[in-house]
Amino acid sequence: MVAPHSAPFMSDSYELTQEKKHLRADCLRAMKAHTPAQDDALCQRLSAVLLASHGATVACVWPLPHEADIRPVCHALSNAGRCVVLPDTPPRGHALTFRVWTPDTPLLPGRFGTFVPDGPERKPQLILVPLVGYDRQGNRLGYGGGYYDRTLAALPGVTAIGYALSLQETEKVPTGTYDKPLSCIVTEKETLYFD
Ligand SMILES: Nc1nc2c(c(=O)[nH]1)N(C=O)[C@@H](CNc1ccc(C(=O)N[C@@H](CCC(=O)O)C(=O)O)cc1)CN2
Ligand SMILES: Nc1ncnc2c1ncn2[C@@H]1O[C@H](COP(=O)(O)OP(=O)(O)OP(=O)(O)O)[C@@H](O)[C@H]1O
Repeated sequence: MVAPHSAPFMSDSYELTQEKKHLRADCLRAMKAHTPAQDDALCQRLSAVLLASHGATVACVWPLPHEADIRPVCHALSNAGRCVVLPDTPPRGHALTFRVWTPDTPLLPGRFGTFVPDGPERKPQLILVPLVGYDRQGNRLGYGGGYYDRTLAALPGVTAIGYALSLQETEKVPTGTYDKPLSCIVTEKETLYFD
């Protein structure tokens, strides 16, 4: 029987989608167990890595429930004079856009419980990529929207740095045509480089 999938050449197969879905559920369950001390350690390491990286405009992340709270990283970058932008989530199937955030910018509710700064749109040179799961080969798993996959594909030359708590590490993230490995993943314990 043909897998119940409408566009086999445009997206992951039914089997791969199911595999990712199960792994995503496991990683999201594991994610809930993190502590403020782990978040603090992650923020310190992440701030140091980003401040040592080139890119005047940096795409940061405002946390969703149960994710590591990296808001201190947004403040550290802003205090260091970088332009901080946060994602604005469009309808499914499109790339993210980014809006300028400062500590004084009001945040408006966006899709999927996200918050979007009420600031002008700007393209980042450095993108922080939130991970639901990752493996030690640099493969990543997100919430399943394909948003960061599409965004990185639309911004060739951009530097992408993934981050997660070490409890989100998994043996192997299954990948499809559109999944590109990251060149760097930061956790509260280590910074992994893949090229
Ligand atoms: N903090 C944060 N902001 C982000 C992302 C992210 O992963 N983390 N995104 C990364 O792409 C984009 C938003 N994408 C998302 C796509 C889908 C769902 C989603 O389906 N959420 C489920 C709950 C999932 C669960 O907890 O089981 C829902 O709303 O029902 C959430 C975010 C941009 N902003
Ligand atoms: N550049 C792209 N063009 C077309 N389809 C894509 C692209 N990137 C990803 N997709 C498709 O989007 C769907 C969701 O992808 P996936 O499950 O890998 O999302 P994710 O990486 O978990 O989410 P996110 O990127 O938002 O963190 C898959 O069917 C995938 O094949």
